[in-house]
Amino acid sequence: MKRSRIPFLTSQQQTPSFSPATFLQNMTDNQPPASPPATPLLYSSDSYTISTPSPSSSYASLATSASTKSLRPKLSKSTTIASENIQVMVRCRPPSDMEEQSHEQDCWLLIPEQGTVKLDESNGTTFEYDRVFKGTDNTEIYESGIQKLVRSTMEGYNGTVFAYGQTASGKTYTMTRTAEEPGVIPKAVADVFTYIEEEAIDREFLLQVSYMEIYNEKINDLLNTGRHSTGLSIRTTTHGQDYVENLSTMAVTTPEEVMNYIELGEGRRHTSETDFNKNSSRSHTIFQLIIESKPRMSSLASVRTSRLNLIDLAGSEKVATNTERRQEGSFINKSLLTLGKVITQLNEGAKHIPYRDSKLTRILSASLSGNDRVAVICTINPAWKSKDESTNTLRFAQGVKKVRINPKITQVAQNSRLQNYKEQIVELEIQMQRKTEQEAETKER
Ligand SMILES: Nc1ncnc2c1ncn2[C@@H]1O[C@H](COP(=O)(O)OP(=O)(O)OP(=O)(O)O)[C@@H](O)[C@H]1O
Repeated sequence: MKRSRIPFLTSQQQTPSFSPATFLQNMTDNQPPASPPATPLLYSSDSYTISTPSPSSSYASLATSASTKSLRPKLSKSTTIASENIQVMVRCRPPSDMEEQSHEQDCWLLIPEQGTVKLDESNGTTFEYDRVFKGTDNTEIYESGIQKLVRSTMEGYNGTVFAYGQTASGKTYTMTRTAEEPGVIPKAVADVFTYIEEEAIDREFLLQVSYMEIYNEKINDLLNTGRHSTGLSIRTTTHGQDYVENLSTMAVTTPEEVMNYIELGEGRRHTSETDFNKNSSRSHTIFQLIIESKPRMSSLASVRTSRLNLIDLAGSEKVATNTERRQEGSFINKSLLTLGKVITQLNEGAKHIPYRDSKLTRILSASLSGNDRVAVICTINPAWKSKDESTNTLRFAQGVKKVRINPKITQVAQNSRLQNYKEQIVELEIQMQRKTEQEAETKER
């Protein structure tokens, strides 16, 4: 078995060459991604040795084993803070070349200072949100609307960010990487590592990622192409928490590694040219960062565990001409309709919320009904011809804004992944020590 020493993620030791500016710059320079590591790593504190799995172990099976139910943390106690609203932002993208050529006036009047959007004509309804944005700048959106949420996930709160809007309104542009303008996901990844390096002086971290899509109402693992990578099921733990069975989770130690996994997943996501968008997302994707941390100096202290969900929804759309696109569109529209119903019923205080009516709402149920901090970016098109769809998006955004949530920090007493990994590492160290002693004895004889 091959061994190397790799530090556990702490502020002093983590990736010495990491700089968020260079990391994002490298992405914008369009560098080809390095391949993801052949095997996920178990990493450790200074006193432990890291072990890479044996060459015969397959990437897929290791990935799957990391997500087995036995490694699920036992919840022990949680700290609640006052309830708050979901943060809602609206973004209107600039007109496309085609829209420019048709010399249409912009349909919407956005006033960022007031957080309002209204039809650019007299007597239109005025919609009000936490923030509204125009233009191409993803940094502004990240820094003013998302960064605080991302940083609070490093402190133990669960966080969810999702982009919602009709097809070709700019959800993927806002959430994922583009060569010119890195979106919320790469910015969040860079920020997580900056936080560990600069602010989490007394804590050590274990980070893992998963990436899935919901395509035609089936859940596919985007980081694993093995036998259990498509048509995954949602199960419920004895604590009543839903989880995706057999979804792989990968341990990560650098932002580049995370981005390599994202790149891998994006390559596997279903996208196609449609009547409305040259590169339309045909599935909802959920990228998850699982964060465990504990005070550096104490092995007995409670472990904090939290997750950050970054979600790029597929866009609602009118009926497409191509049969396959039409079928995909009907699955997309149905799940978005269910999401709308869930939001309405949460606001009405309904006893039964129809989370189980779609995979998307079932996966989002923990975020919407529970203890996550949630931010939603609703994207609209500027054109008059999209006025009705944009109005629907603005109404959805108003509904979401009313939903109350109660963010909590969850502490895990024992049996966390972090603890399990450390125990495995100690066990391997002992075995290694014995083997070395035996070999030395044999040589002496
Ligand atoms: N804020 C923006 N600034 C400049 N261009 C943008 C912006 N938002 C979107 N675009 C461009 O508009 C087009 C559609 O955007 P994008 O693919 O992100 O939409 P989408 O909502 O994710 O669509 P779908 O639901 O079909 O996947 C792309 O060419 C994208 O580059």
